[in-house]
Amino acid sequence: MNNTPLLKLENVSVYFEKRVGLFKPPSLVGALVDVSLEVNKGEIIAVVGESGCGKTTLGKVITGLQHPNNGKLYYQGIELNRLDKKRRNEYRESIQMVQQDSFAALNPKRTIFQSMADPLIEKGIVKNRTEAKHKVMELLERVELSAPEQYLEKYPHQLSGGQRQRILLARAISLNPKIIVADEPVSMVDVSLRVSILNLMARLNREMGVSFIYITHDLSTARYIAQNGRIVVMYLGKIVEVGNVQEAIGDPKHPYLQALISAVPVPNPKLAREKKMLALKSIDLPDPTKPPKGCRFHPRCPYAMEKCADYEPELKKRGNRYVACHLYS
Ligand SMILES: Nc1ncnc2c1ncn2[C@@H]1O[C@H](COP(=O)(O)OP(=O)(O)OP(=O)(O)O)[C@@H](O)[C@H]1O
Repeated sequence: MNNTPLLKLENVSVYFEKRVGLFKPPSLVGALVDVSLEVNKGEIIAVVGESGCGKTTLGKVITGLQHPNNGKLYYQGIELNRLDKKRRNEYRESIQMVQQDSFAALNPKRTIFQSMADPLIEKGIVKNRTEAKHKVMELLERVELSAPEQYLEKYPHQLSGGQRQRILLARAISLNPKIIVADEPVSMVDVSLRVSILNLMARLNREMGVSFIYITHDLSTARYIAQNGRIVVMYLGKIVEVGNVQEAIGDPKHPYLQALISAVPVPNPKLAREKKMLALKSIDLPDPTKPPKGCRFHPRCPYAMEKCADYEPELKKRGNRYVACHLYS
């Protein structure tokens, strides 16, 4: 059996310049700092964390939209820089992105057929417009848009948010990808439709064997979609915990994950009263241009010890889990 991961990130860092004043030199923000991760065939990985922790940057590095400043990426075991032109194109096609804002992702002046047919013709998946029409209708049916012919001549503004998000998924699968990075794909969709879109992604994962990287700040949807998958918890540009999603949410190791779980509202008042809450020392994220020394989470962590302020904990294997916390060393 071939155990080579589809994609591997090795000690990847991405820094952005941030200007605070016109005459001051820019500061650096570590959007990703020394991040290593493997993405395997057919798995679902949920990437969670607060706003600004680096989730989108991670998604962009995976899709090749953001070049890292440091570190290496491997596609099917070969470092990206060493891929020949053919394999590099294959890599680009095999990783697709579905964005949060479906309106911005679709050209408002093009019909759904135009937006979907062009890449199919360009990549030689279909030979002509007649074949493209059949293929587009097949793809629309695959994302559960019944009576697909009625969507072909529509413009994005004539569709609902949920329908547009399905079109983005149809476009993403049209090139037979191996990985789809879905960045907050349901956060702008009506609450009542979110589950059906998550179910659709889970079905595409099962039927096509495509891996999903589901980026979200919402732990409940992360748990829902990645039921048998992994969770990657990020804090200020770093991965702090990785593990099976059910095990990690059921028994969170890193205090940051414990705090995220504490913050999820429980609708049942009795269960809400019984729920263990983890009070953070501060609710505010530190300035990302001046990350705290030692463990980046220590100023907010209720369990912080002396060494947490001095030494940065490494992400280490603890049983089935990877955790970056001195509590477990
Ligand atoms: N193009 C950019 N230029 C400068 N700084 C950036 C850029 N993109 C991201 N950043 C900064 O990098 C950090 C990580 O941003 P990123 O968008 O990856 O986080 P995120 O977890 O996806 O946040 P959100 O949930 O709000 O989308 C943030 O501090 C952000 O301000």
